[in-house]
Amino acid sequence: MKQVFKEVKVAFGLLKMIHSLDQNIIPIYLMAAVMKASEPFVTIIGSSYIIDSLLNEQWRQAMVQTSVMILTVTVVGVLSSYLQKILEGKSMTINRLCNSKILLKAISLDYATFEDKKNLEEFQAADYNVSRNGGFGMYMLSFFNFLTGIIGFFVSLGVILELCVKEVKAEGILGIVVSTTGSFILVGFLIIILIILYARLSLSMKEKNVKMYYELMDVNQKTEYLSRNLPLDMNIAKEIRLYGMKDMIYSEWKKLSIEIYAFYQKYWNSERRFLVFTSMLSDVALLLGYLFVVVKTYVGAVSIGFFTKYVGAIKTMNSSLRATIESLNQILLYQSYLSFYTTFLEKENKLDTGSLPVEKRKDNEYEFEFHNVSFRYPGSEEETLKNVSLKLDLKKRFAVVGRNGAGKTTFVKLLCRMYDVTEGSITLNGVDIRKYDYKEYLNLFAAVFQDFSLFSIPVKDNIACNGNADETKVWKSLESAGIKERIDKMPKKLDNLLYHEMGDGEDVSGGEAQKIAIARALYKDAPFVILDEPTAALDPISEYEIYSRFDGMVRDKTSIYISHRMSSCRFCDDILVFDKGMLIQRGNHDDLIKEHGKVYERLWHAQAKYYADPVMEEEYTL
Ligand SMILES: Nc1ncnc2c1ncn2[C@@H]1O[C@H](COP(=O)(O)OP(=O)(O)OP(=O)(O)O)[C@@H](O)[C@H]1O
Repeated sequence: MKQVFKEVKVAFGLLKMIHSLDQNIIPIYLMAAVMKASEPFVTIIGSSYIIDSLLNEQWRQAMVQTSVMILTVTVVGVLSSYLQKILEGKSMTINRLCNSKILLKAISLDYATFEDKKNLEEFQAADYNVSRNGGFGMYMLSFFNFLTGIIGFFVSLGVILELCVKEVKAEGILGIVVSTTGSFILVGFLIIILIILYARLSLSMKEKNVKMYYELMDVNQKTEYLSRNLPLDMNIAKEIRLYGMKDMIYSEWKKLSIEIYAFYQKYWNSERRFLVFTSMLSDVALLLGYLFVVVKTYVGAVSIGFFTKYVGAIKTMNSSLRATIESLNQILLYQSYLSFYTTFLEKENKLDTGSLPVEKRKDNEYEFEFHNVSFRYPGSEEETLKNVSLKLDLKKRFAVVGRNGAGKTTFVKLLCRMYDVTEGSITLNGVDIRKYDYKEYLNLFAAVFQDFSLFSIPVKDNIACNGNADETKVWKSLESAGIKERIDKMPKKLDNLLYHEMGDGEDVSGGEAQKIAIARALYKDAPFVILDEPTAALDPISEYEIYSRFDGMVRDKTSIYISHRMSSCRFCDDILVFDKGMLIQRGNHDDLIKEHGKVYERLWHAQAKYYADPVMEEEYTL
């Protein structure tokens, strides 16, 4: 019973959501169901009157009745088809709107959400069930079939009950069968048996369906990766060809597709058994029903014309009952699929909880401080940052250096609140950053990470990121990043698409892409700028040019540079040296280089041979 309440609650929730997206859809479904359900009764009832008129040789009356019946059938049929066509379009719109909700949710969730495989699976299941597994369209169709079935069932039941009360005197067992009480008991018994059998069969099919869906989820995900993601990703395409991975990928795909086929084979076999069994059941029920009408006609309780009406009603009642129960199970099935969707939409952001506005300061007086900060990545056992305490003084140029995996990127990700600290706190002007409004807080930073992304959208939107680019400012940013000429040569210049996913765009090299990403950071004009080794693909001269231009442009801001080229960081006022997640040294180049045997000196000397040429060294020193 608790489960029934739960399912009814879920159904109300889903219908409420559908209603909020389109106020007309549920009333139209109701009208369409009434139309569709009444279609067979027009013929059943109409024919019974026509047959009786013909038997009584009332030709004129038969003609009128036939014309009325045909007209009614036509009107009901046309209306029914018209409404169903409207619903097809509306269902597509509902699916589209629901899809857009998933997209919006997915791109506004916390940065780290999809690092957790469970969240990723939930997203994929939500997306799959709305966009490819029938979604709300199929859910509503099941409701439509349920309504049509239930209306059909009750109307035919009414007709059959009318037959039950048609009583004539008869002897013996026949007398009991045709009596009102006998008829009620017989019909009631038949209906209850049918409900139980149809429900049991249909429920077991639904359970099999759900089980198969869950079992297939993992296999489907892997197949999707192999057949959709792999061939389209240009980076992966390179490796596949260079390392001759075609056969390995194909054999993996084949293994998975055989697994999927075996699943379906099992499902189809049980579906076939289900269909054969329910058809047989349905035929037996019809036979018993027809026998009942034959007996009633035989004893003279009904006319020959009305024999057809009751036979039709029995047939409709049987099929309506079957359709009602099957569609009810379909509703439950789609409800369980759509629960992925509702669960995903209910996901909450853990980072977006603060409400304090970030003070907008023209003087860029924003001061950050780390207080005993430790951090562990979700699902990771080890701490990536350990007990880091430091103050980032106003408007200074910081460099963060250290070996691979030292925790440099993690440090800036915590600063930008891509993650929250595990222990300790970070403050901005003395206030814990978790208290600030998240969007306002993010506006303080313009960062270019090692793994930055550009999108297959026009150049200007890649720079402005808001669909409302200030073109003069875009050109200026491109110029400062040293990529203006390249964009100027593109056929549509700022309107030129990048890459090809969204149309016929232009490819750019790794270094050019980095310059565009840097232009984006400059365009944002945020008080705090971070370059996390975005220049790795640039040649040293270009890196030098960009760093010097960048530095010139951000002098009134606080800036953080991460680079493995030690010379690129030499110009910074303050150098933070990380090792194994700890801040182990801090100071300017001249002081740090004097700390003999320590990490900074070792890193510097490891690269010093590259700067042996005094001209180069001078050139690299800003
Ligand atoms: N999302 C993540 N989940 C779990 N561990 C991570 C994640 N990102 C980074 N790490 C681990 O945290 C450690 C520090 O990584 P981080 O990227 O901060 O180092 P880094 O100093 O920037 O290194 P590099 O110079 O190679 O870029 C590494 O051991 C890395 O494997």
